[in-house]
Amino acid sequence: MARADAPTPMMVQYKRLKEEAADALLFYRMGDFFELFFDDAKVASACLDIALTKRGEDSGEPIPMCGVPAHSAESYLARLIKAGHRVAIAEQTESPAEARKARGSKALVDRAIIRLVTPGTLTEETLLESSAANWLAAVGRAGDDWAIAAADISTGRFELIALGTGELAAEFARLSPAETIADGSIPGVRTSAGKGGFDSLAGERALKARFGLATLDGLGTPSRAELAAAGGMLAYLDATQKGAGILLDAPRRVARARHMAIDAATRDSLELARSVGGGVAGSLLGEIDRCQTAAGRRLLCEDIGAPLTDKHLIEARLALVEWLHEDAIRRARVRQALKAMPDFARALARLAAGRGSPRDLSLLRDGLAAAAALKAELEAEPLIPALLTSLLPKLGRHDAIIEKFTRALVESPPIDASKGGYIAEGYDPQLDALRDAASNGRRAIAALESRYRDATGVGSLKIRHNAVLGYHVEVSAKNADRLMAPDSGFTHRQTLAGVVRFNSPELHEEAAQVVEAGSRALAAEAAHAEELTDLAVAAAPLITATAEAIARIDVAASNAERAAEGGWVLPQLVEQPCLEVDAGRHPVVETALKGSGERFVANDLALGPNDRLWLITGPNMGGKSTFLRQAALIAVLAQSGSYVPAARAKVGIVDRLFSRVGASDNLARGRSTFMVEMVETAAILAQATPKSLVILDEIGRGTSTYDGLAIAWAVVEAMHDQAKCRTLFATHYHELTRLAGRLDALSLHHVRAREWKGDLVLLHEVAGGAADRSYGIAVAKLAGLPPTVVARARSVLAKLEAGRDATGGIAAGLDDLPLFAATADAEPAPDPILAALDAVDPDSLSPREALDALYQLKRLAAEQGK
Ligand SMILES: Nc1ncnc2c1ncn2[C@@H]1O[C@H](COP(=O)(O)OP(=O)(O)OP(=O)(O)O)[C@@H](O)[C@H]1O
Repeated sequence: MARADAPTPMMVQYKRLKEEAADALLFYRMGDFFELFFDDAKVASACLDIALTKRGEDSGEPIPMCGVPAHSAESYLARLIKAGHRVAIAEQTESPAEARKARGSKALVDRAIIRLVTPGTLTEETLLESSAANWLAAVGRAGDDWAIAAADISTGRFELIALGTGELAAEFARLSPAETIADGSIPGVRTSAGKGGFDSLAGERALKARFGLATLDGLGTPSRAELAAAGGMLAYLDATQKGAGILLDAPRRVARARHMAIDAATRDSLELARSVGGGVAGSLLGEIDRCQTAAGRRLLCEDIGAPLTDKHLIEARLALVEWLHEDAIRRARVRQALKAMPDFARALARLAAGRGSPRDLSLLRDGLAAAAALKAELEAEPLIPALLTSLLPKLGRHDAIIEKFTRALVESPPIDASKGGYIAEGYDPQLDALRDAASNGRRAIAALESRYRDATGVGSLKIRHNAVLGYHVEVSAKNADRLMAPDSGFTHRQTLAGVVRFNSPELHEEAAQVVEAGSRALAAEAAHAEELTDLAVAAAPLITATAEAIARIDVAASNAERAAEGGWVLPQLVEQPCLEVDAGRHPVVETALKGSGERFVANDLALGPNDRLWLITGPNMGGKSTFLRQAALIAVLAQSGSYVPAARAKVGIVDRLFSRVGASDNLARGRSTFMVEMVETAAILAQATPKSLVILDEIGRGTSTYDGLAIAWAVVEAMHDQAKCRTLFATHYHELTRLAGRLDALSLHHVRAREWKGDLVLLHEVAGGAADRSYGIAVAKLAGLPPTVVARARSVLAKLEAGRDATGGIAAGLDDLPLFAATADAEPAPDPILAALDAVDPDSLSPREALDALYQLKRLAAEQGK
C-alpha cells in the first residue's frame, strides 16, 4: 500500500511536466479547466485576480491551486503574457475512456506539454497587437561579429541582420522585439535563455533542414554569427511549438547600412512610434496613419522606425505615393478596395500553426479575392510606377484557392469549428445527404412529440435534448403517472424537482440516427477544413508575398492621403549633406494646435555644408524644441518614403539621426539625469558622421551654470570641428552666441518674441541672429507667477545684470580661449591596454572569458608595438 504522504500519481505527473516547463507557468488540463498549482497558482491568481484555493496535500502541506476555464483560456493567457510570464500548456493527450481501456479503471490520463506560449511566439488574434509586428529576436555571436535573427511567426517573416558590437542597441530599438533570446546575457539588452542551438554549425544544419536546402548559397551565404542566431531561433521555435507547424519564410538578410540608424533615446525623444505617454496617439505614427489594413499599419510602423538611406529605393516609394497623390479619385478607389481587406497574413499563420478556425479560412478567401480585384483595378490604369509594376503580379496567382474556398465555405463561417455549419451546401453531396438525414430525423422527432401528446393526452409533453440523456421525453411531475404505467411504452430515466424524464424505443431509434448523421457530418466538415488548410499552407510563400504587396500599397495610399489632407510636399532627396525646408511644420504640434483653434507658424531651415550648425536661442515656450524636432521628423518622413509637412524640402540623405533633450526637460519621465545626458552626448560625438543629423536641445542645463555652459560650449565646438554633421542646438546660454565669431559653419538664430504693453507675445517665428534677451521673467509672468514674485525677480535680475556688466559676466574671458582644434589633444589619450585591463572584473570571468581577455590584451599590445 502506498504511504499516506506518498505523492499521488497525478502529482508525480504534474511535477514531471512542471520540471519540463521550467520557469514557465504550467497550465495543467483537467477536464474543462486548466489548473495551476503551487507557486504558479499564487502568481497566476494574483495576476489574474482569481480565487486561490487548495487541493490535496504535498509532503503534508496543502497545495495551492487556481484554475481557468479551458474555453476562455485565451483571455487569461493574454493577461499573463502581457504581465511578462511564459505559459506551458499541458493538454490531455487521450480521453479518460482511452486511459481506462489501456491501463485499467484507475488509470491516469496521459498529459503532455503541447506548446510553450511566450511573448515572441504568439499567433492568436486576441493576444497580438494588430498594428505592430511581433518579433522574436535571437542574438548570435562569432568572435566580434554579432547578428540578430528576427522572426514574426504571426506573419511568417524571418530576417537575419549582421551587426558590429556597437550596433546592437540601435537595432533592438528598431525592432522593439516582444521577446529576445540569447545564449547568456548581453549588456544593455533584456534577454531570456534560449533552448540551445546558438552555434553556426547547428544553425546551418537547422536552416538546411527547415527549408529543404542543400546549400545556403541561395540565402547569400550568411555569416557565422547570423547562422548562430538562426540556429538559436529555430531551436527555440521547435522547443516552444512542440512540432506544431509554424509559418516561416526563408530568411532575408537585411543590410543595416540601408537604414537610417536611430537609437532608442532618439526614438523616444522624437516620439516616432509611441508618444511620451506610451501610446500611438500623439506620436508621429499616430499622426500620419491613414492605413486601411492592419498589415499596412504594421508596415508603416516599420517604415517610420527604419527610414531608408538608398536614394533610389526612397524615390521608388515616393513615386508610388505621388501617383496616388496626384489623382484623388484613383486614391479613393484604391483605399476603398483596401478597406475590404482582412488581416489574412495572420489568418494564414494561425492555420499553419494548427490553431486556425473556419473564420480564418474565410479571411483568406476574402483577402485573396479582394487582392485580385485590386489588381484588376490597378492594371487598368495608365503609366503605372515601377514599384507598383513589381507588386502587381504578387496580387494575383490565387484563382484556384479563391474558387475552391468560395464554393466550399459559407459566407461568414463561425470561429468555433466544433458545431460545424461552415462548409457550404452543394459543395459535397455526401455532406448534404448527412445533413438531410439529420434534419429529417429532427423533423421525425418533432412529429413524434405531437404524436405522444395526443397519445398520452399531456399537452405540455416535450421532447428535449441534453448532453447527459441525449433526446428524451419530459413531462411535469403531476403528469408523470400516465407515462409511468408499465404498458405506456415509456421507460423512466430521471425524476427532478418539477419534471420527470422518459425514453421510448422509437425516440431512441430516431435519436440514434440524428446523432449518427450529425457526427458524420461534423467529421466530413472537419476533413474539408483540413484539406482547405493544407491547400493554403502549401501556397504560404505566395500568399505571404500577396499580403506584403498589399501592405506596401496601403502604406503608399496612406502617405498620399495624409499628404493631401495636410498640403504636404514631395521632398527632393540628394546625397549632399544639406537640409533645406521652406515653411516646415511639426505635424503633431500642428494638429494639436488646430484642435484648440490656433495656427501653427511655419518656419524655414537651410542647413548646408557651409552653414551646418544652427545655434538657436529665444524665450522658453518660444518654439525652439518644436522647430528642432520638426527638422528631424521631416528627414524621417522623407527617407521613409512620405511627403513632408512643408512648402519645399530638399533632404540630403541622413545616415544617423540623434536627438537629445537636456536633463531638466526630461525629468518628468524620471529617467533622464545629467549623467545620462552626458553619456548620450558622448555617444553622439563618437558615432556622428558628416552625413548625420543631430538635434541637441538644451544640453548642459542639468548642472550648475558654469559647468553647464562650459559643457555646452565644448560640445558645440566638437560638433562643429570633429563630427562636422548637420546640427541644431537650442540653448538658453546666450553666452554661446559668442561662438559665432569663431566657428565659420555656425550661424545664430532665434525664436521671436515681443513685449507689448508689458506682456510677452511669443511669435514662434525663427529669425536670423541671436535673441536680444531671454524673457525668462516675462514667460514666468505669462505662466501666472504672482505679481509680487515677478516684481521681485525683476529687481534681482537688474542687480545681476549690473554685476555682469561690471565684471564681464560668466563668459568673461571666453573670447581669449584658444581654438578647440588646438586644445583637442590637451587631455592625453587614454592607454587602450590600461583601459581594457580596467574593464576586466576577474571575479566575474569564466576560465574561457579570462583566456579571451588575455588574448585581447596581447593583441592590443601587439597593435601598440609594445
Ligand atoms: N511654430 C509654432 N507655431 C505655433 N505654435 C508653436 C510653434 N512652435 C511651438 N509652438 C507652441 O509653443 C509651445 C512650446 O514650444 P516649445 O516646447 O518648442 O518651446 P521651447 O522654446 O523649446 O520652450 P522651452 O525653452 O521652455 O523648452 C508648443 O507646445 C506649441 O504649443
